[in-house]
Amino acid sequence: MYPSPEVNFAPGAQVQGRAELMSSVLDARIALVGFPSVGKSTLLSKITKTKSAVASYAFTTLTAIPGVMEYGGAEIQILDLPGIIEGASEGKGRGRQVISAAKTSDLIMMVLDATKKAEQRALLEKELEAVGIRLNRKPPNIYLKEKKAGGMKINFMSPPKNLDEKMIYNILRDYKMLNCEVLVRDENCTVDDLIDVIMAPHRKYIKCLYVYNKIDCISLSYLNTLAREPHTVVMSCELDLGISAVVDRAWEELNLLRIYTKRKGVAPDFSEALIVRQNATIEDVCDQIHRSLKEKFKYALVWGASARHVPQRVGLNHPVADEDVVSIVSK
Ligand SMILES: Nc1nc2c(ncn2[C@@H]2O[C@H](COP(=O)(O)OP(=O)(O)OP(=O)(O)O)[C@@H](O)[C@H]2O)c(=O)[nH]1
Ligand SMILES: [K+]
Ligand SMILES: [Mg+2]
Repeated sequence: MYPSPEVNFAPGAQVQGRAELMSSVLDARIALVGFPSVGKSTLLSKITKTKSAVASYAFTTLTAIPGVMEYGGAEIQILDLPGIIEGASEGKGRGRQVISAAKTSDLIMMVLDATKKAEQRALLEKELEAVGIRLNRKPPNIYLKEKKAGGMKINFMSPPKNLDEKMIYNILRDYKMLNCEVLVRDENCTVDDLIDVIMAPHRKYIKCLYVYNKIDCISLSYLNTLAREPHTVVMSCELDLGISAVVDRAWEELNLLRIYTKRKGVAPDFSEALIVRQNATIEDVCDQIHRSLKEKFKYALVWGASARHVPQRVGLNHPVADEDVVSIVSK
């Protein structure tokens, strides 16, 4: 789905948006984000065939270096990004462009130096938050619809703990949403949640895997503490330790499904998988095969985890599961 762009961070250079990057052959994109010299480029060189310069000084990497990681028949782009620093979201060290490139990814691998202070993680998260990235979170459970007229209609499922009607009214007015319908569905919603919903086109909800590198330099007890944190993996690129576990975990987080196709009377083709996203249906599988296949679609036969019995005869809206075998029968 993505070509491999050499994203240029020279002053004035434009970072391509996701839309422009779609349409090629890769199935997903992972961005390596972190402070300088945490080992992002070292990791890229380990998990792809691309070599990105590695050195002990900060800002060795100055442009986004794309590599391709092959996994279970899928091709995943790994984007090695320049290191970012505190204040990056305000433009320090061209950080805004770097973070914006991360915004186009399906998964952020936040590479952290296990020998550095624990605060580094929160500092980085703050920089990503500031450009509208929300890590490991779902969009707030607030329904908001703009109207042409009729003023504001504010409703709650149950009384919110952190919001009241007056606050909501004031915020909507500040954002010039004078005619709209609001339904707060979750009592724990905050002012920030409401603003995220108002700003929805500028918010990006991305999964994040925290990758602590350089565990060769820390104590075993601290390593155990780090490894127990949620969404966290630990590794040492230097000692080649834990790299394959990092890759496995990244694959799991991407939640991509491998679908094998089968022609009538022929054994399934396990040499090439179609890669679709989580919650994909037979319709998405058809679209991956050919744009107009849907129009000729009669039914599909499915073998695998998504089938109640094998083969199960299903329609376009049947949700598929990882490693299903699908046979499309057309009119
Ligand atoms: N001790 C130790 N050093 C490592 C490890 N991985 C990488 N390094 C060293 O850390 C330094 C920085 O590595 P890079 O891969 O250049 O780091 P980077 O994050 O790409 O840095 P920038 O591009 O400057 O942001 C190099 O000297 C690496 O050899 C590791 O697991 N353990
Ligand atoms: K470096
Ligand atoms: Mg680098």
